[in-house]
Amino acid sequence: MLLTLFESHTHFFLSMFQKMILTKIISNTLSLHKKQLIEWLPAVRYFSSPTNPLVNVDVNDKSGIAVVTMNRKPVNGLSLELFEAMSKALDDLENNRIRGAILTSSCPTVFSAGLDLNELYQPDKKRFKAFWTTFQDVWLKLYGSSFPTAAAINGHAPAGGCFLAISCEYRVMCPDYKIGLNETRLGIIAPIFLRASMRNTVSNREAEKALTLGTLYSTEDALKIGLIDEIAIYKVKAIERCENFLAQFNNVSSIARSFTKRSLRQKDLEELENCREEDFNIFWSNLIEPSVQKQIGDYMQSLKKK
Ligand SMILES: CCCCC/C=C\CCC/C=C/CC(=O)SCCNC(=O)CCNC(=O)[C@H](O)C(C)(C)COP(=O)(O)OP(=O)(O)OC[C@H]1O[C@@H](n2cnc3c(N)ncnc32)[C@H](O)[C@@H]1OP(=O)(O)O
Repeated sequence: MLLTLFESHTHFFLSMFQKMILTKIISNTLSLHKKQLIEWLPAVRYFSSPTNPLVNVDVNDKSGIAVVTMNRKPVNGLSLELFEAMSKALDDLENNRIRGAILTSSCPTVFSAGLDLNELYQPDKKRFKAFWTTFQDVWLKLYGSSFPTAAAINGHAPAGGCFLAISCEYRVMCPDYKIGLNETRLGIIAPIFLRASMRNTVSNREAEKALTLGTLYSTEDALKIGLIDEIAIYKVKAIERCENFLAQFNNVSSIARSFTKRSLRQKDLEELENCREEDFNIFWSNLIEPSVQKQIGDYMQSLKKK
């Protein structure tokens, strides 16, 4: 009660001085450690992110919601540089304690085409290690964010594209696109963190079927199995629906919400934290298998021939 009142009345106007006093009062009242409490204080300062051409962050000063737009033409292939930009953007959002984030794309018909196949084909080990580690970082930060997240899926979202969307808490997708985890069709084994996000979204049975078959679902079928939560006719509407989802948290204590989210996702996050190196090694040895390399090479050719 005290916290809810505190949050709703101080969201925009709390000065640093007031914040210090209130921190003292509340930490005494709730017997919380001061550092612990500051972590969960509502945002008092909104920001526009320094321009990064690959990821644009636009924070609405009124709602405190950030729209994070991936901007790597033509299809938002997830390269090392795009992951680095996303990782930095997620740090900025966390440090500025925004109210929520919506992930979307500037490509008109593609949310993200998944991992950039150029990173997977004939890879250099040092670069791939940096790529994979940054990919892990992005997942840990997105899946484990203290703020609520939603994805406005305004185009196709195969493989890594679907993976980013299911790392968020809510998904709104535009009609007539495809979404799913088609890794097995490329001879790729789903990593631990992919399985965790999928199991957290659809039933275990659907996750098993979807991952082993490598199915790409239409928007309508994705809704039926719960891979997405809503359909919206176009991008602006999808963002609006995501905003509505995030706005529901205005009436919920952000401390209670964050701790609850964290406790539900903690096991999955720890599972990766505890085996990051092993996760890399497994994927590296799978990736450099000549048969996997051939499959990826042929697949890249088939995409170019279209
Ligand atoms: C063992 C190690 C790895 C283990 C990883 C395992 C799991 C990790 C968790 C998630 C990871 C998943 C792995 C992946 O993400 S692999 C990537 C899989 N992606 C796909 O299968 C999608 C491929 N692309 C498409 O199906 C289509 O491009 C589309 C997204 C439906 C869009 O179609 P369209 O609008 O018609 O565009 P084009 O097909 O003409 O493409 C334009 C342009 O972009 C190139 N391109 C497309 N996708 C990729 C890509 N993923 N990476 C790099 N480049 C891509 C395509 O070749 C065209 O290039 P040109 O203009 O030069 O012809």
